[in-house]
Amino acid sequence: MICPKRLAELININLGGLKQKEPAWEIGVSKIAGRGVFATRNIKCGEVIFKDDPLLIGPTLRNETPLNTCSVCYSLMDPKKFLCKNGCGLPLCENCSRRKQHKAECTLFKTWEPLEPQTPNILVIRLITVARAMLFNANQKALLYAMQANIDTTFRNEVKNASACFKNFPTDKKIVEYLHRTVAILNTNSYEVNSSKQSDFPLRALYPLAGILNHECVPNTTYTFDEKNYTIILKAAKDIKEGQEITISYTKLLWSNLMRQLFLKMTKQFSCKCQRCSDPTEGGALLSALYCKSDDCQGLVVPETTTTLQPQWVCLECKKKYQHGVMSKTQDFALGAINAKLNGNSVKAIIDFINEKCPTFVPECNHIVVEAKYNVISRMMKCKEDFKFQDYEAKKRYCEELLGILDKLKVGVNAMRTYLEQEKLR
Ligand SMILES: C[S@@+](CC[C@H](N)C(=O)[O-])C[C@H]1O[C@@H](n2cnc3c(N)ncnc32)[C@H](O)[C@@H]1O
Repeated sequence: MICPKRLAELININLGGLKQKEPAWEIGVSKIAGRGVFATRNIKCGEVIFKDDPLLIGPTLRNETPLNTCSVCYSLMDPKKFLCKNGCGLPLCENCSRRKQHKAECTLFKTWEPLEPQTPNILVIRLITVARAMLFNANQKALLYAMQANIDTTFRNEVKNASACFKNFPTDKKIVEYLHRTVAILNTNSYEVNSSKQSDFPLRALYPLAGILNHECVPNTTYTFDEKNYTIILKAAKDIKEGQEITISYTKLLWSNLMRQLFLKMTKQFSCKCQRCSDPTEGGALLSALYCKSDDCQGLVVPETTTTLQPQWVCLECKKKYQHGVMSKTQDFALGAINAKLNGNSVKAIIDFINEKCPTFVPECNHIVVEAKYNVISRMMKCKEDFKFQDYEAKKRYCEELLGILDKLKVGVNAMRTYLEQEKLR
């Protein structure tokens, strides 16, 4: 692994105009893992710590995302005719057809000879994010290689599967290895950002400096993205002392202990051992809690420990123990029932379900209910339903409940808190 000093030099080149005269951060060796970012002075809550531009950005493309999205500006296009006329197989809007970026990418893909350039192919279009690294200069390549690359059993599939869609895909070992490593680096470090032209079109973005931040389930920072050029803006969510490691959360803050552990293990290949993870009640937020199954007990059951992904559960009231399999069935039932309601129903119907039906099978502090409430808050802003006074009252109550959870978790002043405080008053 490249040392912190060399990594900082490469990052500074990439920062360009965003480089600060006296940065409040430096890169060092972390007690959490590998390298990390540290405060060079006391940082006040709310201060911008740094801004960072993506080294690499491009479509994530899951099965449900629309393929008729321009590969350069990510705007939605006519669903009938949207592929580049020059036969590279990439979706392209009229405006971007003259851009230098596309010309270079079009030439690259055409030398690889897509087998069916006039048929939209998710594997070909998804490959553009990785292929962009082929067009890097020497400093950019060195910076890319300085980033951590987690190796698992699947990271080679993306390039391998896409390569079968071209007649003349590179076979040179060095090039193929470079592409595979780029996928591993993206999997390890990238952030998900929504296209500013289409809110449900996710992009994967690799930020060299923000990519060095290690994870804590209660991080000391919060981040937002500048919609114009996808610059990430990192702010302190609490006061940070000189020398302290600066951290972010790789998971959603409202996920339960087990849910976060599962996600971190599967996507980032580590088990978190932070303070929140070792407290089964998560500061009293009880995001994992399910009802005790004993007839005469009204207690809540939580996983005893999350160092294992299949923990024993215990009732906080009667102390009865449960095998993980028993509680995970209850949890899966709640997840299935609530997700089914969230899909395709009106917001009003969801509010009724949360208020009346959910308490009969899952405690209101459980993270699935909490996330459903968050979903209602954000949907009410966007949809055109005719809401009544009691619907707005429910939304206000949900905002207050969620703010109470953020207090218990002691997450400080983050983007979610600011959003909920605004929505509470709307
Ligand atoms: C985005 S990188 C973070 C920067 C990395 N430490 C480096 O030296 O480049 C993510 C990787 O760092 C490690 N990591 C981050 N936070 C961690 C934590 N809380 N516990 C254990 N490993 C962690 C894991 O290997 C994870 O896959």
